[in-house]
Amino acid sequence: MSETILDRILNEKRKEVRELKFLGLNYQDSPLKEQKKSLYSHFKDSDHLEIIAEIKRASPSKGDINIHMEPVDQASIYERGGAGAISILTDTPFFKGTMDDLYRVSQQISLPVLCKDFIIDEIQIDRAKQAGADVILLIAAAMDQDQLKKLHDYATSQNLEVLLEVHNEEELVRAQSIEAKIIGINNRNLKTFEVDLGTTEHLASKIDRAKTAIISESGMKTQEDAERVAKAGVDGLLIGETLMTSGTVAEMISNFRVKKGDTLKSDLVNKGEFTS
Ligand SMILES: O=C(O)c1ccccc1NCC(=O)[C@H](O)[C@H](O)COP(=O)(O)O
Repeated sequence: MSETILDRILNEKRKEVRELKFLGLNYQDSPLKEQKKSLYSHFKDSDHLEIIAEIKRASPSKGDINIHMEPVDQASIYERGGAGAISILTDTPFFKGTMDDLYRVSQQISLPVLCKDFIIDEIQIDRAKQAGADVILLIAAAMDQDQLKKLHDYATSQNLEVLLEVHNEEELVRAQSIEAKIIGINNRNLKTFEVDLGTTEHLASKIDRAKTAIISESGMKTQEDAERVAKAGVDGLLIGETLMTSGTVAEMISNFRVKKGDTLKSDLVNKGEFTS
């Protein structure tokens, strides 16, 4: 089988982890760091889709996206524009991000901050926490089930929330078996880079919405996209490229913050427009 982009990224991460264990961690825990509102509660309590707005300089699928942006400025624009959380891609070789981006943003922004990296070892969780993360990403496809559970439990024991990312039914079952509270459904196929919002529609229907916050990740371009996944029952969207290349971020965020599916449905019922 040929090597996928995820395989290539994970090979780099194994080297990074070895180096990190050799060199040790850089950041001191900030004693003044205030407890932020939990992403889970904020996204579940809202009657609109909430937005995780991403700082994304570049990506394997698109190359350079916006490499000259200043992360703290961009995160402030997101915060003022109504985002519910900030995601920072901290991987350097493939996304041109840094842990320092995360550290600086977390010092200045009061929204929960997600460390979006390819985490395979506890030391990366310690580093993310020290740099100011409130939430970490774990990707089911990046590891076996024992390791996924171990890292999930370790992160939650450190008072971090976990966004557990899945791409298919088999990964979703794994996420459910460790009782992940926040499940990210990635619409991007990491082998072909193709984006299909049908992935969210298919997998969201298999998740218990009462106890899970569901995030649809990747490929959001228009309000129609948001409405489509809202109908599938999601609580939030993770959006990178579209916001990184927009000159009207606040307007875009407001357009994406459509009503959640159940509210949309009751509006239509009230207007006598809901069928089936
Ligand atoms: O974005 C990529 O090309 C990519 C390739 C391989 C692994 C992960 C990748 N992206 C990480 C993400 O999950 C996205 O940055 C995030 O969902 C936002 O996506 P988008 O709104 O399409 O920029």
